Amino acid sequence: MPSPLARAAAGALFRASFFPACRRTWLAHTLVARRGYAELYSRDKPHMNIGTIGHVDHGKTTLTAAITKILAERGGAKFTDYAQIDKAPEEKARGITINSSHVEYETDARHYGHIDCPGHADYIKNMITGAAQMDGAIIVVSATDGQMPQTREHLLLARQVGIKKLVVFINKVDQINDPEMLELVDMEMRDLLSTYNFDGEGTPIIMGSALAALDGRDDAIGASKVTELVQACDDWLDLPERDLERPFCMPVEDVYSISGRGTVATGRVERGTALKGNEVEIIGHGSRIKTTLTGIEMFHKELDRAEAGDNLGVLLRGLKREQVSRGQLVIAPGSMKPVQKFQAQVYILTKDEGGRYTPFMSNYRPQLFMRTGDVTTSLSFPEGTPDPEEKMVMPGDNVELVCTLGSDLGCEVGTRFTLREGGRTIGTGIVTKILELANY
Ligand SMILES: Nc1nc2c(ncn2[C@@H]2O[C@H](COP(=O)(O)OP(=O)(O)OP(=O)(O)O)[C@@H](O)[C@H]2O)c(=O)[nH]1
Ligand SMILES: [Mg+2]
Repeated sequence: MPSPLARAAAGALFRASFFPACRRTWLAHTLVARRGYAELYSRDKPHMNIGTIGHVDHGKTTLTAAITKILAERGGAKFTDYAQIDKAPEEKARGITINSSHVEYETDARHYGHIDCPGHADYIKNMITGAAQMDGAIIVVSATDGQMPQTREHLLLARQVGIKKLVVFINKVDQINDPEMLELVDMEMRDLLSTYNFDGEGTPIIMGSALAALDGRDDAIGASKVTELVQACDDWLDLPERDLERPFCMPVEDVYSISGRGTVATGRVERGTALKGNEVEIIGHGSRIKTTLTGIEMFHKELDRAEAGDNLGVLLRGLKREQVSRGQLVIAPGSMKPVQKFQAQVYILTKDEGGRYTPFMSNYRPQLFMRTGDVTTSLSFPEGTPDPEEKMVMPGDNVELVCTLGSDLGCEVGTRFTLREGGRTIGTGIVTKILELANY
């Protein structure tokens, strides 16, 4: 055992000879540590929004609680118990009150935002309004009931709002003794998935008991199945397309004329990137003009590149101020078309949500707001609707409607909009089918 003095001397020698290297290592460690800390907040893992959908009482909330419990044990979540999820905090989302509960958790690969709603009506509204904006979903089916009407309705809506892939959790298997029964539910679900244009063959179907996982019993159908489910989400559900990679689109908010330079359109880039010198197209409100981005400016500084999320001004070659207006889109040429008429899935707000008190009929004309634009629209029922002249839409309804626009707007399947009348929002929808392009 060396004496303390000898140890101190050795330590001093060590520090003297290695100090620069140690210091470098220390610095490197500190940076790594700092970066690690910062990464925690900047969410270095790819983020994805998912949620539990499915028929009433099939176990969506129990499963949500179970996922946070199992991942909390791995350090990837804060356990959120059933009561906390189901207490349905009222949230103001896009001016519409939505009852929903968001939880978050992490796997090794991803960070998930997860939405669970307290009731069927809230799911419908959430999916249409985009308050949830799910990129993928877990559909929960009770093994005791098999698929039920809301299983089908949620699948259809999931498809319509653009969810491409799902993972199935067949729940409550603790109540089933007959393995053939489970096989049947599995087969039925694969058929149903295919009916709604999901991949019936490839979709992972996990069978377990959310309640067992939550109660910490029967590992074989409990915790281990929830772990399998989360792994299936990581493996099967695709990350949302990065906005930077899609074609450039900037909705015009304002237009200025700058003497000696030309016309500048301002707005927030919704998606994609564009370089100074790129050709762009301006569409909507009766025009479709090709031009060149001769300048890009943000906070009075020149940029070479505009990116999704940027709030900026673009200088447009050879255009007069009158040729550009709010509501038009500056896009990568040909990436979107000006539309005159489309079909949409629309949710009509109830009077408690600030919507109408009374029903409306075909040819009702509210104002339609889409991105920065607003135009009048006439609403009618899709072709094939029986007795369209007699049909009424009630506040609280979820309906397919045809919107004929007073002036064309650039849009595509999946674009969201709201309907307003006399200064209040009366409905919200998502484009499901383009019926007629602008005639120019
Ligand atoms: N036996 C058994 N019961 C379960 C299981 N999972 C959930 N339950 C029970 O089923 C009932 C409904 O569960 P919830 O999680 O509230 O169902 P939900 O789908 O969220 O229901 P809504 O939000 O009303 O549509 C509760 O009584 C749960 O305890 C399970 O794996 N096995
Ligand atoms: Mg629930």
